[in-house]
Amino acid sequence: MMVNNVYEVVGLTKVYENKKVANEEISFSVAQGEVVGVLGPNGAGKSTLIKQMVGHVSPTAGEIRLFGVDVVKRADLIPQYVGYYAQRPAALDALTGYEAIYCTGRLRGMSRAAAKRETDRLIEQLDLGEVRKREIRKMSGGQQRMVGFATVLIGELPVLILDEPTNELDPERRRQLWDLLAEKNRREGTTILLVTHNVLEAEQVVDKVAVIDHGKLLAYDTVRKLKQQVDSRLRLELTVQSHAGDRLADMLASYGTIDRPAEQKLRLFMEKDRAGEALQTVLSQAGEACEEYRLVPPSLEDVYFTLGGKEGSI
Ligand SMILES: Nc1ncnc2c1ncn2[C@@H]1O[C@H](COP(=O)(O)OP(=O)(O)OP(=O)(O)O)[C@@H](O)[C@H]1O
Repeated sequence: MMVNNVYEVVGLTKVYENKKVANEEISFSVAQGEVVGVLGPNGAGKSTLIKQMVGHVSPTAGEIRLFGVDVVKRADLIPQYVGYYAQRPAALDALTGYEAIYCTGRLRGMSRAAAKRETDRLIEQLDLGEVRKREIRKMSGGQQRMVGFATVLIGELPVLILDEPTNELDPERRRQLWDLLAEKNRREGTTILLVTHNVLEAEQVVDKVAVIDHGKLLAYDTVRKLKQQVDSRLRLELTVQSHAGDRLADMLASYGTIDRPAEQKLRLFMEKDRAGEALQTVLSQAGEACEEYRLVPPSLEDVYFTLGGKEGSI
């Protein structure tokens, strides 16, 4: 085994009791100090994967090694090394913001003084002064999630695993969270694995990306390498009047792949040499139905669409 691998996942398969195959033969490893983003559509099997990696769900088949230790057999060892931020954070409802963070630090073996110092620092850094003395059950969803995030950060664990940490957060809070994760990785060499739907934001922070769909790992590579796959492409983004969405989608379908993220949004993903023609079509035929348009270079999000559309291609 390579000594610098934090996690090694081999042939991981999870079939739930209802026969749902949520993960199928997933294999990958995460090296020390890497930040890995897990991307995929709803129901792809992302949470199932990380719940097995933190010992909350037991695999049907396959192996998971953490620092070389088989944690399928020794799931009890995982919390010593891994801070886990669940989609629905554990209920510490009756504790105040301060108590939740401080107590987690103490549980992770910090001295009273160190836990206090670190709790104060996190409250300051995450702007949680307002909820320091408020019980968690009386906080807003976003505040609860930020306190949950602080409980994951305290104690300097070598590995963090986060399931959609930016859910429910406003743009400023999301920025704060991404910055903090990047800083933690840089300063402490923390290894981070996170599930996210905010592909564009994640792109700034993650080194590698695992793309999952229908329980399978479609791609696992660096952001740079994955983006090379869409280098020859461009994306045309349109804001359209709702009633015209279908008509415009039909009109543009022959130029490339259409995605309709919202009723008024259309995205056309195409080869660069088709872009001029596609734009011309919009300008000459869409009229007032197209309120806004822009051409943008491909991002990680486009990689994800391309791969998602071609299951089993990798
Ligand atoms: N406890 C369970 N019992 C049966 N099926 C389950 C269970 N948990 C999840 N599933 C199913 O397994 C599949 C994968 O679910 P999972 O939560 O891992 O997806 P996900 O990629 O995290 O989705 P999302 O982005 O919506 O959170 C889904 O079809 C889901 O309905």
